[in-house]
Amino acid sequence: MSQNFDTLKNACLDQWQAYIQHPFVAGISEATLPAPAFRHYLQQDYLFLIHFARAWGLAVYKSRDMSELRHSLDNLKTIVDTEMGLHVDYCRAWGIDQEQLQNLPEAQETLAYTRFVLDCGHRGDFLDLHVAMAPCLIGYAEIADWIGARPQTVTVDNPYQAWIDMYRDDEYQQAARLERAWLDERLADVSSARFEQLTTTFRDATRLEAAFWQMGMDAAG
Ligand SMILES: Cc1ncc(C[n+]2csc(CCO)c2C)c(N)n1
Repeated sequence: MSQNFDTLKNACLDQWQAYIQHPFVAGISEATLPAPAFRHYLQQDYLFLIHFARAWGLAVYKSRDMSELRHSLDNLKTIVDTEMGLHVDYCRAWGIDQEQLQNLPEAQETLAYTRFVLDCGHRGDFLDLHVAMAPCLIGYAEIADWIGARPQTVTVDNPYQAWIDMYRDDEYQQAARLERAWLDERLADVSSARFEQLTTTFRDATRLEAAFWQMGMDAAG
């Protein structure tokens, strides 16, 4: 049997849908998400991005050829040189200053998710690490598509418009498609025992993404 990204997703469709269509995401789409929930998410996402950059650093280390090395290094550099700065600017627009970001206590959900991804990479190989990162990389593209397709989505004066646009952006969607194509290629010839292992990793990372949204909701009280 030949597997691909969709097989992985279909093996944990309940968890995947709970992540993609989480009430936090619906709140962004419908412009009803309480601002404190989004602010808490943005703050913890600053810490998330730092550890996600480390995960790309680990991918650099786990690379087996120049193409894997180049891809991982490019992603590491993009987060460090570009995305962190954009995130800090974006936080400022929501009333969160840099000093606050630098003194944040790390929430359990952030700790659990980011260290889980790093552990998958330490214990396994380049593919294990990519499967652990896939809900982040591919999930946000699907979330943007879901928001874009919903009739309930508020497109006039939605305070979350810039966030939605960031993930609907062509460049981001193309990066997610490439990641998906890369996974399709790699998953095609793994054994069924190996595929079971990877499914567990993917399902757990997906559950941790949903818990990250829930953390934001809970912070709003
Ligand atoms: C909890 C959480 N999950 C996923 C993303 C999305 N994201 C983070 S880094 C990155 C690209 C990395 O190369 C993407 C798409 C996020 N911001 N926060």
